[in-house]
Amino acid sequence: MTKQSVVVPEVAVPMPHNTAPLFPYPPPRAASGVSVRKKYLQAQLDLGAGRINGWVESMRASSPTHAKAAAALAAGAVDDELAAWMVRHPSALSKFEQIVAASKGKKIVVFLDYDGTLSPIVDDPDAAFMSDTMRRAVRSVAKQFPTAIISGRCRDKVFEFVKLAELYYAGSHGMDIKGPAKASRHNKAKAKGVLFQPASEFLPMIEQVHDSLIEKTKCIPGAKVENNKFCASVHFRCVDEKSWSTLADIVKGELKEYPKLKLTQGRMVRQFYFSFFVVADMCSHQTILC
Ligand SMILES: O=P(O)(O)OC[C@H]1O[C@H](O[C@H]2O[C@H](CO)[C@@H](O)[C@H](O)[C@H]2O)[C@H](O)[C@@H](O)[C@@H]1O
Repeated sequence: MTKQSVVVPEVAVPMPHNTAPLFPYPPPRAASGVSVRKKYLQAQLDLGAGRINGWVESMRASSPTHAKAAAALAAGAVDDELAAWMVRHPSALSKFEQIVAASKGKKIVVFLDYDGTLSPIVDDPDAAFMSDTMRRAVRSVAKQFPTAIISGRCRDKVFEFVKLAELYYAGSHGMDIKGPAKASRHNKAKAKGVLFQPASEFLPMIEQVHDSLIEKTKCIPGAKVENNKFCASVHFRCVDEKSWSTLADIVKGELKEYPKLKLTQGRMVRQFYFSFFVVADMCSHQTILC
């Protein structure tokens, strides 16, 4: 372990093509034949000037507004990396019988992502509403299995969207976890809404970062800073590509001021954000500096 903040790659999960979407967003595909992941990994090792270029390159490669990506989307092109990913992660629907057979005698727990999975991706993060059809689907899943939603968003916000008290919610990239507020057959004894917030001591620091980022990004049209309670996210979906390096500079500067914080970058076609957060040791509640 080194005492340095790093950019942690988000596990970006492109939706397989062969599932019937419950919302009208095209399944994300990698931007071109170039491996976005390789470029991204190259970009994360330090925070020097070259790295800013790496970040911007990664932002650009993941953008559907980028000409190449738009062309790839229009042509339905799938690059090698995505094709390989899809072989490793086939649609659960196409493997349903195998899943049923493999789950015999085992306890199943369902973990769901929110943005881009239960809700459509939209420009305004506050307007990523979930459909009633999707809510009904999640409710029926939760009747059968303990079900959790894991998100980079603030937990309260996810609950506001989902409104199902029988679920587990993990917000702020797992820094804020709450058990179901409503009893169900999976959690009769523990329906007290058990709370797990290992990074509480860092709330004032995250608040400061959030406020400072709002101030510093004011000059960049389209930039949006979201308060996700135990993390702060900078959205660049609506920022003109010409301003991305300025924005990446701001993010880099902020990270230098707060070395205890980690940075993750939402990648692939559907995600456009940087998130500042604390990584906590789940056992000792101490901060880990990787
Ligand atoms: O872990 P998730 O539940 O997938 O959350 C990841 C981020 O999702 C949200 O941002 C993404 O969706 C927005 C609404 O569709 C979109 O405008 C943005 O460009 C996407 O990156 C959320 O706002 C972030 O805080 C989450 O970290």
